[in-house]
Amino acid sequence: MVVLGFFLTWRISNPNKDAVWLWGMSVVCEIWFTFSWILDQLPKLCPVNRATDLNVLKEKFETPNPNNPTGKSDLPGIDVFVSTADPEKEPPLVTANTILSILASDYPVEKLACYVSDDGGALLTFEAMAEAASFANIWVPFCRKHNIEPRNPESYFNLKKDPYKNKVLSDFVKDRRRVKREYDEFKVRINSLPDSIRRRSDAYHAREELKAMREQRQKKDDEPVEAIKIKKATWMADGTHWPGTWLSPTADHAKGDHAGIIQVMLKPPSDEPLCGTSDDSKVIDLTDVDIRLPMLVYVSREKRPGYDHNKKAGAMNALVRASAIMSNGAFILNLDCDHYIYNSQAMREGMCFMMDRGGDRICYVQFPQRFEGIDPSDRYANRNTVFFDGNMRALDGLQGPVYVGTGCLFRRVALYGFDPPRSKEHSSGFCSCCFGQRKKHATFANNLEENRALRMSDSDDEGMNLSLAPKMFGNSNLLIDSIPVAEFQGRPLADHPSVKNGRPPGALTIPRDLLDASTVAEAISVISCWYEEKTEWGQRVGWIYGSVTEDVVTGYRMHNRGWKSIYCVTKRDAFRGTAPINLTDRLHQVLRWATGSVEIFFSRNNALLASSRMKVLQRIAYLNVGIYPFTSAFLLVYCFLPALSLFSGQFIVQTLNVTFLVYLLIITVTLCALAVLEVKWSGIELEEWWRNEQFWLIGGTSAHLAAVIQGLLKVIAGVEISFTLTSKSGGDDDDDEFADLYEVKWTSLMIPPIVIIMVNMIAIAVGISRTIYSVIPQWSRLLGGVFFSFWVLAHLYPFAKGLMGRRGRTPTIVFVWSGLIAIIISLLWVAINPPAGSNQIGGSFQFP
Ligand SMILES: O=c1ccn([C@@H]2O[C@H](COP(=O)(O)OP(=O)(O)O[C@H]3O[C@H](CO)[C@@H](O)[C@H](O)[C@H]3O)[C@@H](O)[C@H]2O)c(=O)[nH]1
Ligand SMILES: [Mn+2]
Repeated sequence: MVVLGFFLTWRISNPNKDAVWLWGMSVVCEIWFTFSWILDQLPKLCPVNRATDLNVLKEKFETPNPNNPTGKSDLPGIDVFVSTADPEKEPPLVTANTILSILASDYPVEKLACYVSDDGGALLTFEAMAEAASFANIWVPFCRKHNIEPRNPESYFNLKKDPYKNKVLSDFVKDRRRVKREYDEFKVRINSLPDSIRRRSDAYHAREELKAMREQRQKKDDEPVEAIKIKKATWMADGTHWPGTWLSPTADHAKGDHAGIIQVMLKPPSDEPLCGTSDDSKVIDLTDVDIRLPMLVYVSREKRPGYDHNKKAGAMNALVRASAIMSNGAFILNLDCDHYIYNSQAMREGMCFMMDRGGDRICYVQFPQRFEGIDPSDRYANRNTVFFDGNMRALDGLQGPVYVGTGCLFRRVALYGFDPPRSKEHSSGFCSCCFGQRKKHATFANNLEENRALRMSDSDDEGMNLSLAPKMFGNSNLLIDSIPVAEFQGRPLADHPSVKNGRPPGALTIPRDLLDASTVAEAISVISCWYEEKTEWGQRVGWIYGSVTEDVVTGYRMHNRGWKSIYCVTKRDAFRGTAPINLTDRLHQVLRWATGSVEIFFSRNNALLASSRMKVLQRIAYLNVGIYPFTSAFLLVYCFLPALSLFSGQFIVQTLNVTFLVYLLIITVTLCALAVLEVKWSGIELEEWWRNEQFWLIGGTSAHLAAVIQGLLKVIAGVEISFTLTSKSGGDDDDDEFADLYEVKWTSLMIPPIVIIMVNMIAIAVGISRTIYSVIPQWSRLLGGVFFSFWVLAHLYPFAKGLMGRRGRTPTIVFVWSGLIAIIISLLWVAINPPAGSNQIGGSFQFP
C-alpha cells in the first residue's frame, strides 16, 4: 500500500507532456485499481481456520444424562429448503437425487423436514418428487445400514473407486446390487415422466380440439375463422386436473401463473425408531435398521399476473412461512436443487457452531460451494477457489462470510429480522437502527428472559406488544405463535432453559401429529400471492428483495443488525453442486451476479449506509461486493492502452526512467509475493489463482460492463432485471462429459473481449512492421509495448479458446465483424494521429 501510495504520487506529479491524454487515462485507471485493490485486501487482514468436534456434539446431545435419561437426541429441528424453478433447465433427476441425499442424511429423522419449492409449478417436478419419496424407502435404509457416502444415488453409483473397499462384504455385495437395480428402474421411471404426462394430456387435447373443430364447422362460411384456442391443461396420473402450469413452464419460469400447491409427500415420522424386518418382500434385509423417513413436502407458491414474485427470494420466503406452520425447525438449511449433501454429517458440523456457547449470536453457518463435472483445467475458474478458500475464510475472521445462496444453515429467528440477543451490550449507543428512521417495533419474544430478548431494531419500547407482529409477518396466527418456539429451540445447550429447569427440550415443539388438513390449509394461505402485501416480508423479514443476488443482501441485512456468521470448511465436502462450464452460460452467470451487485450498490443496502453494528472491515468487504463491477470501465480502458501505445509510439510515462522502473519492479515483486502467500495459506494451486486472474479480466471486460449498464438502466429508466437460470446438466450423457465446454453460443457479451483481442493483435503487428521498416529500428522499445499487449492477450486466452469451440465452429461472421471493428478503430487512429514518418520514431519515448 505504501509503495502504491508513493507510486501514484509520482505518477500524478510526472505527466507525460507528449501524450497527456494517454497519461491522464492511465493515471485515472491506476487510481481506481489501487482503490479496488485496497478494498479487496483489507478484509483479508484477520483470516481464521476452524475445526469442529462431532464427538463433543454427540456427547452433549445424544448421550444419556440426568436431564435426558434415555439419551434420545436433543438436537434442534432443521428444515431443509430446496429450490427449483424449471424442469427443463434443472432436470428433475438432479433435484430428485438432491432430495434423496437430504432424506438419507445423518440427522435425527424426527427433527428433519425437507421442503421442495417448485417455482415452475410443474407436474413433472411434482411427479419426480413423488417417485423420489417412494424410492427413499429403499435408498435411505440402505444408506443407514451400510454407511453409504455420498448419499446421492447418482453420484454414489458413479463413484470411480472400488465400492467394496472397507466394507463387510457378505450382505453388502448383495444389497448393493439390488439397490442399484432399483435405482436404474427409478431412473427409467423419472426419465419417462415427460412422455407419460404428455400422452395423458395430449389425449385430452385431441378430444378438445376435435370438439372445437366441429363447432367451427357448423358456423356459416362468411364468418371469420377463429384460431382454435384450447386452454392447455395438464392431467395427473389419477385423472384429476393439475393446478400448476402446463407440462413445463415457459422459458420465463418466473411468470407461469398457477395456484398455490402444498403436498405432504412423506408424513412426519413417529418419534421412536421403527426397525425393519428380514421380510423377503423387501428389497434388502432391514433387520435392526431404522426405516423411518423424514418429512417431505412439495410446495409451489401461488403465482398470478400482476404480482411481482421476487424470484428466488420470494420462493424462499414462501417456504419460511409454510415450514413455520408445518414443522418449525429452529434452523433452516438452504440448498439449490443441484447442490446435494455430499457429507451426511454436514448438518451436525453446522450444529457444532450453533449449539456452542455464544452460538445464539450466529445467524448462519455458510459452507463452501464445491463443484462436480468441471473440466480438469477449470478454464473459466468455475471452482472459484480463490473466493471460497481465500476471501471467505478471511471474512470469517471478521464478522463472518457472506451468504452465497446455497449450502447455508440459518437460524430461523435471524431470518425473521430480529436483532441478535444481548445486542444492547455490544452496540455503541449510537443509533443502531438501520437508516436513521427510528421505527418502533415490539420486543417480540415476550416469554424469554429479559437479557436474551430478541428485538426488532433498537426499540425503546421494552414491553410486549404482539399486536404489531401481523404488520411484519402477516396475519397467520400459527406463524406468529411459532416464532418464540423457534427461538427457544435454537438456543445453545449451555444456557438452554430446559437444561436449567430440567424441562425436556422438546416440550415446546408443535406436535407433528397436528399436521392435519387445517394446518395444511393455513400453510397454503401463507404461500398465496397476496399474503405479503403490507407486511415486511422481503423488506426486513426473510430473504430480502430487490436484487438478483438476493443471497448477498440477505446476509448483509443480518450482519447489519449485529449478527455474526461462520464459515465451515469440512474435511469431506459438506455439499456439492454443478456449475456452468460453457463460456456463454458462465458469462451470463457472472453477469447476473454483477448486476445484483450493482442493484445493491444503488439501493439502501449499499454498505456505505451500514449501521454501526457492522464492523469496519466487514463494511469494506460488502462495499467491495457492491463496487467491483464498476472496475470494468477502467479495465476496458486499460486493456486498450498497450495497443494505443503501440499505435502512437507514446507511452504512459514520458521516459522510462529509473524511478518508474523501480516502482514497477517493487510493485510487481510485492504482488507476486502476496499471491504466493495467499496461495500457500489457502491451499489452492498457483494455476487456480492464475485462472481466477484470467477470468477476472474476461468477466470484467464483458459481463461486469454489461451489468453496470443494466444496473444504470434500472436506476434511471426502471428497466426490470430478470433472473436467468443456469442450466444444470442431467449427468446422463456419459459419452462426452465436457461437451458443454466446447459448445459456442453467441452472446453480445463477447464483443468487448473480442475487440480487445483484435486491437491488441493488430497493434502488435503494426508495432513490429513499423520497427522493421524504420531507419533505426528500436527493438527494445518495441519489446516494451509488445510485452504489455501480450499481457492482456494472455489473460484473454481462455476466452479465445472458448470462442474456437472444439473444431473452430465459431461462425465466421464473428471474426469478420470483429476484424472490421478493429480495422475501423486502427484507421480512425491513423486519421486522428497521422504517423509523422521517421520523426515520430525518434520521438519522446526513449530509454534512459
Ligand atoms: O425465480 C426463481 C429463480 C431461481 N430459483 C432458484 O434459485 C437457485 C439458483 O439458481 P441458479 O440458476 O442455479 O443460479 P447460480 O448462479 O448457479 O446460483 C448462485 O447465485 C444465485 C444468486 O444470483 C443464488 O440464488 C444461488 O443460490 C447461488 O448458488 C436454483 O435452485 C433455482 O431453482 C427459484 O427458485 N426461483
Ligand atoms: Mn447453480
